[in-house]
Amino acid sequence: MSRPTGAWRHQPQHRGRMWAASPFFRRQLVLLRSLLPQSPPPSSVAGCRFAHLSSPSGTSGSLRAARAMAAATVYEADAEAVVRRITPPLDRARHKGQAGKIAVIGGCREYTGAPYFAAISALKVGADLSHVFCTKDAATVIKSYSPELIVHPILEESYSVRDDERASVSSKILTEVAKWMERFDCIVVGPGLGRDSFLLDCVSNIMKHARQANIPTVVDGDGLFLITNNLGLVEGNPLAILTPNVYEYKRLVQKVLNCDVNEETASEQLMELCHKIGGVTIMQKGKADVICDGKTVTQVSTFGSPRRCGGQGDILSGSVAVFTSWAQHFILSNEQPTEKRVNPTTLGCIAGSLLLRKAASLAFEKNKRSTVTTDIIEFLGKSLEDICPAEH
Ligand SMILES: NC(=O)C1=CN([C@@H]2O[C@H](COP(=O)(O)OP(=O)(O)OC[C@H]3O[C@@H](n4cnc5c(N)ncnc54)[C@H](OP(=O)(O)O)[C@@H]3O)[C@@H](O)[C@H]2O)[C@@H](O)CC1
Ligand SMILES: Nc1ncnc2c1ncn2[C@@H]1O[C@H](COP(=O)(O)OP(=O)(O)OP(=O)(O)O)[C@@H](O)[C@H]1O
Ligand SMILES: [Mg+2]
Repeated sequence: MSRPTGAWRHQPQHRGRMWAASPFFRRQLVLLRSLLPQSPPPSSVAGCRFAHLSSPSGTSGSLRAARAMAAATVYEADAEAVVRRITPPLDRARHKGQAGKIAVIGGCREYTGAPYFAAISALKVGADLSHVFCTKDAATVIKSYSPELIVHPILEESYSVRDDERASVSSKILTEVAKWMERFDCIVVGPGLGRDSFLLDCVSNIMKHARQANIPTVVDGDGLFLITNNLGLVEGNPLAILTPNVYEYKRLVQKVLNCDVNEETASEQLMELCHKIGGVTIMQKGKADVICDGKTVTQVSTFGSPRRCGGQGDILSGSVAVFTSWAQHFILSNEQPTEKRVNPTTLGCIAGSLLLRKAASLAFEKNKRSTVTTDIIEFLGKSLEDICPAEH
């Protein structure tokens, strides 16, 4: 699915006719306009709040102030419209792989649940193939959770590699992953990866390779630990998506901005963080998921569930990977002028956030206090179906 093959084209054109007369079409226009960096903020956008951005260096006077105001406005995304717009049709002519091939780089001795949650969520949202690249210890366990996943037991931790073998093992690991890399539409780095230094060195090489191959990369969990200490891995990469939780965000802010998280100036700080790292998209997870691509700040605050069981961020990272690949494909297939293109990473984050929240809400309705991550995954399908039915 890496290149637009035309499969997406039929549906948007068909939908275009349908949508022209529908309220969805108008909502969509508002949404797309609101996401465009050059658009003035529409004063009537529901749910938006203003915040004042500390001025980016290099600009001056009223222009700087105007840009700052526009940039720091937080829009509530029309997330359902985004999901509808970027989700590809279930076209009978399409072949396996066209709805997305995702890979999760994660899974070690301690953590097997996180990479499983991310990879299976990618499938449940609608990707055709989902791979996991993990350590040998984790591989059998992850395979046993699900026969749907393609599991590569190729990563190594320090304890299993002699010092004099490190260089050769590291290059072998990169060669193994590189064989597959071009086929992936998006990768997720970090769920359950662990923090072993040798393993993280190998994953750094994988990330560099993915970047050279222009593969969108969602960085989560221990992947965020890795990049926080090695910002060059994502600096200036517009296809990198960082999905920090409260604690991961705090570490990122401390490292990059050299200060503490400030709730009073939250959106300005997020924008500044994006600018300092340069080009990346950040989704700050929490009560609302706040998404910034350095140009706009958008949030999804649809209520999900009051249960905070571990693993919900992993569902999110797998879902964002699929939606980002769909958004990228949708945008490329629709031949919008480059300057009008909405960032696919932003759309992917908005859609992933909404779907997780809807699924969490349905799972909580059914399971109440006993809701766990597996229950939420079960509702990903219904949540998407409610927004964007398979048959229409
Ligand atoms: N089933 C599995 O296999 C799962 C595996 N997972 C994997 O685990 C790995 C590590 O991920 P992580 O999130 O535990 O690590 P990190 O962010 O360093 O937290 C470390 C400490 O920070 C704190 N803390 C955390 N969040 C906070 C908050 N919101 N607000 C305030 N404090 C907060 C908290 O400290 P405590 O409260 O315990 O003192 C926590 O102990 C990673 O690979 C991930 O993918 C998970 O995906 C879950 C499912
Ligand atoms: N305070 C909150 N109120 C409502 N929803 C929340 C809240 N915090 C997180 N969420 C929801 O849970 C999702 C995952 O965020 P969370 O902070 O749990 O990630 P995480 O710590 O990385 O998860 P994981 O346990 O998978 O590592 C968010 O996208 C959001 O939908
Ligand atoms: Mg996490």
